[in-house]
Order: sequence, then structure tokens, then C-alpha cells
Amino acid sequence: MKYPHEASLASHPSLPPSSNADESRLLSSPQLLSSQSLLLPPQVASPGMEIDAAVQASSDGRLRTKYDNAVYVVQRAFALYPFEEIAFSFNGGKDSTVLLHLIRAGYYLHKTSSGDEAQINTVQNCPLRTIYFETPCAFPEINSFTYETVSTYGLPLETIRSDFKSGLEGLLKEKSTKAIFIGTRIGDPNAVGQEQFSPSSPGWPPFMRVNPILDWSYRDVWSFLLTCKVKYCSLYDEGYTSIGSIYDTVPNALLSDSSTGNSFRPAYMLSDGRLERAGRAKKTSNKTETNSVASNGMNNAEGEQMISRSASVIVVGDEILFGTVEDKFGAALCKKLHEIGWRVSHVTVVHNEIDSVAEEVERCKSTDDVVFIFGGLGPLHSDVSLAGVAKAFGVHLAPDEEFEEHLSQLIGNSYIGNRNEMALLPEGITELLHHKMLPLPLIKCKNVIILSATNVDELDMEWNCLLDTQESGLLRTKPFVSKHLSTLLPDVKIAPVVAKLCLEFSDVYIGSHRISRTGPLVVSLIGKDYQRVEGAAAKLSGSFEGLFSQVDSCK
Ligand SMILES: Cc1cc2nc3c(=O)[nH]c(=O)nc-3n(C[C@H](O)[C@H](O)[C@H](O)COP(=O)(O)O)c2cc1C
Ligand SMILES: Nc1ncnc2c1ncn2[C@@H]1O[C@H](COP(=O)(O)OP(=O)(O)OP(=O)(O)O)[C@@H](O)[C@H]1O
Ligand SMILES: [Mg+2]
Repeated sequence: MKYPHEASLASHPSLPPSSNADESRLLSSPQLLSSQSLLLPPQVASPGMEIDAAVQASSDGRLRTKYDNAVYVVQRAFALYPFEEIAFSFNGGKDSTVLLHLIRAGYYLHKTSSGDEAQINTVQNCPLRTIYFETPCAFPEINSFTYETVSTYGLPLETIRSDFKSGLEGLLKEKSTKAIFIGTRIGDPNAVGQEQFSPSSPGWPPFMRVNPILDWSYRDVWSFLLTCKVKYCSLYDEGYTSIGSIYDTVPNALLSDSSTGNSFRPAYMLSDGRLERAGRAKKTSNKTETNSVASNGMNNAEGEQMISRSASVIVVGDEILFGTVEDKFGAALCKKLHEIGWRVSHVTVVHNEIDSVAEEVERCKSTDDVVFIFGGLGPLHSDVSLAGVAKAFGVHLAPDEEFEEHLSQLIGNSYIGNRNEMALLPEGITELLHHKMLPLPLIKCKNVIILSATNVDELDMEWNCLLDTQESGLLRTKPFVSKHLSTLLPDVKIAPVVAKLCLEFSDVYIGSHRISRTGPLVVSLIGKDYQRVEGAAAKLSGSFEGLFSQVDSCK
């Protein structure tokens, strides 16, 4: 077991800089108390209120809201069911660790809600029945963390050594169990159709599944664990982001530390939580072999890198569609994305109309990893980009205090219009991307990034800031390799050979264009695997001995 060490905390983007130095909270953490038992008497270990205090003291408003809702669900469960008929399904994973501390805090609040001083002073650690389905294929680190944690918090453990369904049947026969707390989150394969209180599925023994963290994101989980400074299983510091069995779980290749070659960064460094299960892969032998070897001979890390991510670009501008201004952003961004190994699925120019923006965002947001929008940002009637994004996600625009603060610092009193209007951002889906070079943070709504550049130089600056900011989600992937061959042969002559080549080299993009009607034809071969691109180029020129020559650029 490990503590999230100081350096890790300092580098966590969602933490306020002061959170490391908060000694009073460090001292009230039961984990630190247990490791400092020589310094402090054990009875100081608090029964859950330190969790509440840590979250309430945090400057992360989103975390506080998620926490309040989750703890409310926990308290409702304690109010609805007899305490001895509730169980907590704990397996040492990060989600169930979050749940453990929410239950402790919820129990404390439930017990003290009457405001009775005597109650407040006597409330103990939450003695909730805890069930763990132990299997021989669990990671030893998970097993030891589970056992140590239940012991630290005095939880009565019932270890079940059979599958979930028959284990639960046996449990319910033995002890009346009306509700079970589970750490399921939206995005887990089994979360589909579930709500915070969901009866068990047909065919399963009857009980209420209580899911207090159903709406928590990967990032919320890590914000909570780091803010509360609680222990979590050490595997998460070794690149594991979601833990199943030793046979199907490896560290997440997206956290591979390229500078050291074979070590991994901690789980909380994963910027795109949607990929937390990327480490749930088939493994060929034991745990030390961190990356699986797929049938194509690539290991997991290489495979991840070979998959290019895709982006789309939406330029909002009536002037471009009227032909009075030429769009330079689309082309510039395509080049930049190509340089980091990303594919651009399309560049679209739309009118300055909410519906036009909304329709395009709606189309791109679910098919591309990131969507970029240029233009339509500001206080003018034609600045509709944010309203369009809000409409595409089905949310309202609402005042964003943090953004308003930045705006007022930037434009001060010189702005005479309604400043609030510029600080209206899509509610609940907006993240501000900060960078010391940016006069104003960039706005990111889920996977849509709104760029504020007004020319290509400003775009260069914003792009560099985005690459430097983990939350942008712009991970560098393996760069493309290109080869350009030129020939004076007519199209009809090479067409059948190129068509066959496309089938044989389906992982290589093969395209062609002419610089002029009578000039040479340039065939471009672009891919991520150097050998394959070389192979395709050799095959093409070999088919027309001496009639193709290599060119450096496709222009
Ligand atoms: C306490 C408990 C209750 C469960 N109840 C149900 C259920 O009602 N219906 C169901 O299909 N699966 C149920 N499951 C199985 C889970 O849906 C899921 O398979 C399990 O949590 C493993 O998740 P993982 O594949 O992400 O490791 C339950 C699991 C546990 C631990
Ligand atoms: N072996 C188990 N014993 C008890 N509860 C379990 C077990 N496996 C899963 N659960 C319950 O199902 C929940 C969801 O499991 P899941 O694997 O998605 O999350 P986790 O294990 O907490 O974290 P991670 O996603 O990092 O593995 C757990 O939080 C826990 O409540
Ligand atoms: Mg798990």
C-alpha cells in the first residue's frame, strides 16, 4: 500500500496548490494516524468526518457536488433499510475505495444529523457488513489491500469464495440482506440501465443495488481519493487504471513512460477516463509481462500507438461562406494534427447560426476523439458557437464564475457591454483549460475544444498550450510516415495496380493528385508502420520499372 506522495499530489491537475500543505487534514487522516500511532493515540482516528471536512474544504466545486449527492444516497439507504440488512460490496478497487469513504462519511452524517451532542461524541467507525468475493485469480496486492483496509476501519468482513450470483444466493439465505452498496459507475459495462437505487436483475436473488457513485467520472474518483488523501491499492501507482483478474488486466499502455521504457505513470495521470479499461486485455502469461502480444505481432503499447486518433474541425464563419475571407485555420490545424499522428475526419465551415453549429457538433462529437471549433466566440449577435455546443449536448448556458473572473481580469472596466453574457458557458460539461501563456483559459466541453485564435500565429500559441495541457486530451500518437512517388504515366495505366495495392496494404493510405493537367501524377503513401509504407512504395515502383521517382514533398 502506498500514500499518494507529495509530488504526485502536486502534479494532479484538479488539486489546489495548497492541498499538499494542509497539515491539519493530514493529521486527521486515519491512515496517517495508524502509521503514526506512536505519536497520536488511536482513539483520535475519526469515524468519517475527516472525509467530509476534506471535501468541504476543497476548492473543487464539481467534487463537492458529486460528493454531496453520493453521501445523500448513502444516508437515504441508511434511513430506508435496517442497518444490519445492508451490506457493502468491497473488492479493494478504486471505485469501491471511494465508496468505502463515502459510506463512512454518510454514516457519520446519518448518526449525527439529529444534532445531539452526545451522539456526535460517541459515533464510532461504521461497522457495516462487508462482502468480498475472493477468487484465486485476484491480484495479491488487491487481496492484501482489501484485508488491511477492512481491518483499519473495523469492518466485519464476509469473504465469499464463489461466483457473484451463487455467492449472493448463499448470502441472502444465511442473512436477510435488503440492500447492497456497489461501486458501479456509468461507463462500466454493467451500469447500463441502472440508477442510484436499482433492484437486482431478474434471475438474481432479490436485493436493492445502491450505486452512490453511478454518475462519477474517472476524474471525479481520483479527485476524491487525492483530495481526501486516503490509501488506495498500490497497483494504481503502477499504471493499472481498472482492475479485473490477473489473467485479463495489464497496466494501461496509455500510461507507459516512454522515457524509462518499461515503467508506468500512476492511474490518476490518465487524462481520458473513457480509456480506463484499456488495460483490461488478454494476457499471455504472468503479471510481470505487462503488454499482451496480439496476433499481428504487436504488443499492447505499440498497438495503442499505431491506432491514430481522429479529430474534426468546425469553422464558424459567414464571411468564409460568402467568399470574402479565406479559411486558413482548417489547413493549419490539419497539419498540426497530422504531426502528432492524428487523422482528421473532416473540416467543415458552417454559418453563424446556433442550429448549424449544433448539428455539426452533434455529428462530430460521437465519432471523433476531439472536435475543434473556430470562430463565433464573443459578445456579438453572431457569436453563437457556445450556444450551438450547449444545444448539441442538450444543456443550458449558465454563468461560469471562474471564467467571469478571468474575463474581468483581462478586460477590466474597459468593457461597457453586458460582461456576464460572455461568461455564459454550457452548464455541467465545461472545463477550463489553463496555461500560463494563455491570456484567457480555453473552453472545453466534453470532447469539444473551442479555440479563440483570430489568426494562424495565435493558433500556433494555443496549439502549443493544448499540447502542454493534459486535460486537452491531445495525446501524441505514433507519427505518420509518408512517401510520395511521382510519374508521368496516365491514370488509367496505374489505376488497376493501385487498386490491388490498396487491398494488400489496407493499413496504408494510398492517394494521388495532379499538380497540373499535363504535369506528373503524385501518389502519396501514408501510414504508421514504416516497413509497410516502404513495402507498398517498393511494390508500386517495382510494377512500373523506372517510371516512378521519389519526391520529397507532395506539393
Ligand atoms: C454485490 C453484487 C451484485 C450484483 N448484482 C448484479 C445484478 O443484479 N445483475 C447483474 O447482471 N450483475 C450483477 N452483478 C455483477 C456485476 O454486474 C459485474 O459483473 C461485476 O461487478 C464485475 O464487474 P467487472 O467486470 O467490471 O469487474 C453484481 C455484482 C456484485 C458484486
Ligand atoms: N470481487 C468483488 N468482491 C466484492 N465486490 C466486488 C467485486 N468485484 C466487483 N465488486 C463490486 O463491483 C463494483 C464495480 O467493480 P469495478 O471493477 O468496476 O470497480 P472497482 O473494482 O472498484 O475499481 P476498478 O474499476 O479500478 O477495478 C466494485 O466497486 C464493488 O462494489
Ligand atoms: Mg475492479
